[in-house]
Amino acid sequence: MSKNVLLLETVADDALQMLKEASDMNILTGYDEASLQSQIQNNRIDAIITRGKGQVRDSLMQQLPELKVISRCGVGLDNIDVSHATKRGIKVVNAPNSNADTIAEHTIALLLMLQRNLYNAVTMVKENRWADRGTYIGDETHGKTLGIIGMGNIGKKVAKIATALGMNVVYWSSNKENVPYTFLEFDVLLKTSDSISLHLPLTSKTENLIDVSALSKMKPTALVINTARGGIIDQNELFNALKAKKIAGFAADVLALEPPDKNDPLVPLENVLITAHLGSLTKTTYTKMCTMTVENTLAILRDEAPMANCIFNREKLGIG
Ligand SMILES: O=C(O)C(=O)COP(=O)(O)O
Repeated sequence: MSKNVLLLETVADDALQMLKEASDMNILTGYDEASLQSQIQNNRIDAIITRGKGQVRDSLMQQLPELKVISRCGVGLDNIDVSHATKRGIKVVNAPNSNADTIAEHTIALLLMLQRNLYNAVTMVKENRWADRGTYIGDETHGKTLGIIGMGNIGKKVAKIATALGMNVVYWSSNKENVPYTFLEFDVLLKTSDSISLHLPLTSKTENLIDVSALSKMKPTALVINTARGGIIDQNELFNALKAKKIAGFAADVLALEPPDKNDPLVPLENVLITAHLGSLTKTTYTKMCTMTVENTLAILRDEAPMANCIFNREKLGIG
């Protein structure tokens, strides 16, 4: 009997093609609430494939008694209730390490743009204001201290590039890692870093980790970079700190609310630079994240072996 795979969001063309070519699979799409409800009511669902927006909460899982696997084309699992999926014996699959290089590149690009004031400098030329070039002189990263919060796959890549730029890398992580960088206590890192870059998942432990107290410990010249998840920072307090110049600048690819409210006061600040959650959205990485995920989903549905480490809740499910 064919298996039904429900897509909550679009996936890369190559990944969709793989699904289309799988003669033992039916593709169903539930890109909006109405179509999702209709698919659920009319079909048995064996697998869900989503990216970062599709919410897979327990209320959805309880309507899908045959669901065997929830797959995330990407890494972050904050849109999936992993704990309830595990309780229900559902495998949660992601694409570990698939986007570390491209997100590390994006992080360093944001850091350089902010540090060198390039985002303002480029606009200045487009506005025919060459003569204003002294206004946006910025500073170099060489010789500065970069504090990395979260030394996982992405943190390690950022550290490597930053080292090549001549930065002094220090880090804080929930576990000390076997890396050639100095581990600092959280507060010490906040106090000593010239720029601080976040590389943590969003969980109940990391939500609002960068709160008013953390912000108050940073240098007035500090730059904060966030390519992880918006919810790790208390955005109101961040706005207050930036507006009052208690820290110098903020560059991010993520916000607590995406897209932001059109009146969000953070976005237009002069010392703020934001891209629209496209850190992993390069042609190569988008395709890799999606094809890897589809391949593993198909393997699981066919009772074949998926790639090692792709089942996030493997240990909790007791499957080694
Ligand atoms: O893999 C992740 O966690 C990402 O943030 C990638 O971006 P996405 O959420 O898929 O748009």
